[in-house]
Amino acid sequence: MDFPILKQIQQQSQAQHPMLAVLIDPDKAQDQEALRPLIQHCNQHQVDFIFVGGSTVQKGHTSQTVQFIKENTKIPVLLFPGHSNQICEQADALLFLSLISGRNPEFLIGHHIKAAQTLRKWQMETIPTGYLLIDGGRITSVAAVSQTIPLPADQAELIASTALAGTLLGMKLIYLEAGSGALQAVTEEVISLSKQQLDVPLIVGGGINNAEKAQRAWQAGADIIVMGNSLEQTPDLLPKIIEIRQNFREKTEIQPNIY
Ligand SMILES: CC(C)=CCC/C(C)=C/CC/C(C)=C/CC/C(C)=C/COP(=O)(O)OP(=O)(O)O
Ligand SMILES: O=P(O)(O)OC[C@@H](O)CO
Ligand SMILES: [Mg+2]
Repeated sequence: MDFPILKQIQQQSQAQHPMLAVLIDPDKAQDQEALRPLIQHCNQHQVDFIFVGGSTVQKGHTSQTVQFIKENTKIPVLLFPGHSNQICEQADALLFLSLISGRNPEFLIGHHIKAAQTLRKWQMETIPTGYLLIDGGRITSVAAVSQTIPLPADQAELIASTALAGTLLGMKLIYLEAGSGALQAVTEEVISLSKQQLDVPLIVGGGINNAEKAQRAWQAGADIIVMGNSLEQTPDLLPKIIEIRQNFREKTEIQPNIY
């Protein structure tokens, strides 16, 4: 099995090129025409990835949403599933999330067993991803649906150790999640300590709803930041976020030697 999307993420991470993923929730995307402006913005500003998923998505909505997105963009579409029924063949890859901050077997291995044979049949790029829910100041859909307790945000060592254990088990990406609409995004301390201790790309999301928070997460060491609700509501936020991403990328380009 080839891993073209994972390779792309690893290469960008090694080059210290920060990436942006825009999250689209299939349940909120049933009015497909309403989705069009956000996809156009993503195309115009060269968003790196579109993630599709939600904590509570009705059967069939994932496939309809991915189909519509694929008809309107060349940006890679990654499934970010909250349940084994949120998989569909049209996507480019799937984050095979295991919720390693919690102790609910269904979200550690249960949904995976249900989806495994189908994913193999489709030859889907399936990327093993350690998913950590971190307290963001309010009870989020992920905590409610998974019936798990988030890790305390001030326990950076525990969070980094949990992530490290995930990578020692073979997970290729780590996703630090404060939960959709979190009051407090994942802190810089947690991001930077995790980044120092891990040798896999780091995804960070939840409550990143303005340019300043995006900048801080990238500065602290996030490889991919994920933005959902804020861009769904205000696609016009995107140019500023992309400008920040561009500034980071320019800093890491090789500077010509003037001597
Ligand atoms: C491996 C397969 C097929 C499924 C994995 C199932 C697991 C382990 C999921 C992890 C726990 C979970 C419920 C994740 C959901 C992640 C997600 C798509 C969040 C998006 O945000 P929402 O929580 O829907 O946000 P809103 O409340 O804003 O709608
Ligand atoms: O909707 P927001 O708060 O951006 O969070 C999305 C988040 O669940 C992705 O990790
Ligand atoms: Mg949702």
